[in-house]
This record gives sequence, C-alpha cells and structure tokens, in this order.
Amino acid sequence: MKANPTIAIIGSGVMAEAMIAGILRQKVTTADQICAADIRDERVNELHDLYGIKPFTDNLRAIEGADVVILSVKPQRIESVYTALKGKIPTGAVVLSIVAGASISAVSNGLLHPAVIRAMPNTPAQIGEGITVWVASPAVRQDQIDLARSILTALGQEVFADEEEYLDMATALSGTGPAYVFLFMEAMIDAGVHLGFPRRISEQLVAQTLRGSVDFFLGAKAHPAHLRNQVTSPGGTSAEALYYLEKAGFRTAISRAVWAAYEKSKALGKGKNSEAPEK
Ligand SMILES: NC(=O)C1=CN([C@@H]2O[C@H](COP(=O)(O)OP(=O)(O)OC[C@H]3O[C@@H](n4cnc5c(N)ncnc54)[C@H](OP(=O)(O)O)[C@@H]3O)[C@@H](O)[C@H]2O)C=CC1
Ligand SMILES: O=C(O)[C@@H]1CCC=N1
Repeated sequence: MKANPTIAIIGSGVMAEAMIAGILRQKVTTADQICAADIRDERVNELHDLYGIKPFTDNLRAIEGADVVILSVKPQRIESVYTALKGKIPTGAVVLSIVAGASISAVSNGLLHPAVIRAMPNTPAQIGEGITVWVASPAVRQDQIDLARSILTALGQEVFADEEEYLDMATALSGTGPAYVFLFMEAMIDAGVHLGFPRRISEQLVAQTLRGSVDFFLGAKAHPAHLRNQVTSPGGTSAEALYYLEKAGFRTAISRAVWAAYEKSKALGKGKNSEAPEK
C-alpha cells in the first residue's frame, strides 16, 4: 500500500470530518495529502484551520492526483457531483462512496469510473467507535481494498460484505441506528426528569445504564433475552414496565422503523421518495 496516499473528499460535512479526524488519528496519510471540497468555502476553511487539510470549493481541482475520492454529499446532491466529475476521476484512483442508497452501478455509471467502493459508516465514527459495512466493485484492486480498509478501520469496526444488498440493510440498522439509540436515550432521560431527578443525574444514570448493559452483553456472550430475564424479578418492577412496553408495540415500532429506513435507502438510490408514512 502506498505511503501517504492522496485522499480527496467531495462534500465536507459531518461524516467527512469524522473521516478526516480518523484518517489523521490513525496516520493513514498526512493532512497536506487530504483535499477536502465543499460548496461552502467557510466550511472547508474551518476544516483547514482544525486539521490542516487542503480546502477546495472546486470539486474538479480537489480530485487532481487523488488515490481515493471519497463521496460524502447528501444523496439529493449526488447528481451534481456526477455532472462535475464524470470521466474526470484519475485513472488509478478508487472512489469510496458513503452516500446512502447510491449503488455501485449508479456511482460507476455516474462518474464513468469502474473502481468503486460503497460503504455505510455511522456517526460514532467521530470518536473511532463506528461500524462500517462496505462492498467493492470487481475493478477495485487489492491495494485499493487495503487502503479503503485502513480508512474505514480508522472510523471503528468494519464489515466487508460480499453482496451489495447488505448495504441498504446496514443503512437502516447501523447507519441510521444511532438515531434510534439517541431517541431512546432522550426518552429515558426525560422519564427520569418526569420522576423528579435533576437532568444531570438522569443523564448519568441513563448513559451508564446503556454503556453497562452493552458491555455486559458483549462480555456475557448471552442472548439479550437471557440478560433481560435476569433483571425481571417475578411480580417486580421490570415485569411491570416490560408489560407496558410490549403493550405499546415497542418491538413492532422498532421493526417498522428499521424497515422504513431500509425502504427509504432503496428509494434514495432510485432518486425517488419512498411511500408517504401511513396515517
Ligand atoms: N450523517 C450520518 O449519520 C451518515 C451519513 N451518511 C451519508 O453520508 C453522506 C454525507 O452525510 P453528512 O456528512 O451527514 O452530510 P452533511 O450535509 O453534513 O455534509 C455534506 C456536505 O456536502 C456539501 N455539498 C452539497 N453539495 C455539494 C457539492 N455538489 N459538492 C461538494 N459539496 C457539496 C454540503 O453543503 P450544504 O450543507 O451547503 O448543502 C455539506 O457541507 C450522505 O450521503 C449520507 O447519506 C452515511 C452514514 C451515516
Ligand atoms: O439519515 C440519513 O439519510 C443518513 C444515512 C444513514 C444515517 N444518516
């Protein structure tokens, strides 16, 4: 694998910043080899000040001499990137797209470039605790796979998929997953405040309960239902609370939400809106 590869980033928002921070933390390349482009110059100048990367507002100039071109614009903006960069990706470069729903064939045809990796990270990447599911087109070389893996490892765990269909599923489960977790956290914290805890204490109780439960699950290597049964004393508080969660359709709500995100990911890939939510 090439030392200090040149990495161009098209769309320098939240996920791009997580990638820049991870790449520099793990020394995948040096800051002067990262070319970050965005339509807003104040945003790339901010990233320049924070990380020392090279700022661009012209996508075409940003990809000059790149070994990797990362696409991190919103799905609704990807067509404008295709228009600007079609046929212009350096021949030896690999494109690494994290754009939700954008298939390998769409990116490959949109840019007229065969070597494309499609990846789905998540926001805990900002602290190196993310998880990314990714897949590569047949034209991606082994050294490009190795380079992509070093970039994605800098964000946390990575899972290489042999089928692209896993990407829309991962978008719904792990890519979107932090949104479900934070909503759950928020609801728990608010419930604690409703009971009468100061918000600061409620946040501490909820955060450590979540962290402790996840670490317990990972260490115990037991089914979650087994661990839940340990909490649930006969005729006790947990049984009472779980009754009301099940009555409110908690599992079904989660399942429907994940399916809706999956359908939305597929719809984004077709440039369409998914069905309007049912009333
Ligand atoms: N956020 C998440 O949890 C995850 C997001 N993703 C995917 O990552 C991608 C980026 O998401 P995220 O970082 O959250 O988005 P952001 O909106 O934070 O970042 C995208 C950036 O690209 C800029 N931009 C828009 N059009 C262009 C263009 N033509 N050329 C260059 N830059 C442009 C935007 O500017 P402006 O704001 O002015 O439009 C913005 O600064 C999305 O496709 C998303 O599906 C994947 C996994 C997780
Ligand atoms: O909400 C979204 O569309 C993006 C993709 C995965 C997480 N956030």
